[in-house]
Amino acid sequence: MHTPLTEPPAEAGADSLEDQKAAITRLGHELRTLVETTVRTAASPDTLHRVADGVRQVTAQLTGRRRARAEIPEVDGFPGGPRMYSPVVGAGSPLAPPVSITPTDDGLIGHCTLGLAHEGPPGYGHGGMSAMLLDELMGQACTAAGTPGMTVSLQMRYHQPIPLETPLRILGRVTGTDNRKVFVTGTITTEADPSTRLVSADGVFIAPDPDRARALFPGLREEA
Ligand SMILES: CCCCCCCCCCCCCC(=O)SCCNC(=O)CCNC(=O)[C@H](O)C(C)(C)COP(=O)(O)OP(=O)(O)OC[C@H]1O[C@@H](n2cnc3c(N)ncnc32)[C@H](O)[C@@H]1OP(=O)(O)O
Repeated sequence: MHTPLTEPPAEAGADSLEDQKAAITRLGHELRTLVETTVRTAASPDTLHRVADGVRQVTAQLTGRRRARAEIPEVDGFPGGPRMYSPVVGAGSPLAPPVSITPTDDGLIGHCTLGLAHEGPPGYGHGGMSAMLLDELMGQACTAAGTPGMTVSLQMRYHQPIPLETPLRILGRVTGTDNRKVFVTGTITTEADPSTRLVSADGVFIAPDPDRARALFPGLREEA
């Protein structure tokens, strides 16, 4: 029988926060490997049952302290910094490819490789996954441009299927603003052929006014 984890200290220092992030990142990596291996395996039912029992026991070790729904974790940089548990960029999320992002002269560029866990048509990426990648990159482009906003409209165009197990490049770029509205474009290409658009999108993001932001995100720290 495993002992549940004890609660982390209420006020973690900078060092322990870094330790926490490193541990979250390591667990995220192992979980992603587990997820990808799970969707590829041809193991027998006996093996699958045995592994399911083992995973249940492992999960039981993580129930010591649960985060409340609207709580923003101490390790999380919302709204401007890295999100540890984002399903797109989060190093700690088993759902995330994860995408790594670098700034460019006029926007952001994301890099990732999708695996079989993100499959839509056999051998290709799920269309919802493409929308998620672009939504995140375009949203982060708003933040990088100094106008953080939430998606109110995302118009997707699927030109060609996205290959799995192939390094991808995702671009997000702000094209204009109108008061609290931010207009953004995005594209997905392969790293090998950045001039051929596989998927493109146009989006409108809205910066919620401060009262609305406080109501939507009660866990938002005042300085944010
Ligand atoms: C601290 C802030 C943090 C921000 C979040 C960072 C997240 C980063 C992470 C990124 C993660 C990835 C991203 C995600 O996953 S974001 C998650 C997915 N998106 C949502 O859940 C958003 C849901 N929508 C809302 O909550 C509200 O609409 C918000 C709060 C956004 C605005 O409600 P608010 O009450 O404040 O605004 P308003 O209604 O007065 O409208 C204002 C203006 O906007 C115009 N308008 C409205 N809709 C549309 C439309 N469809 N096309 C064109 N225009 C539209 C409207 O006509 C008006 O224009 P005007 O009449 O003034 O000319």
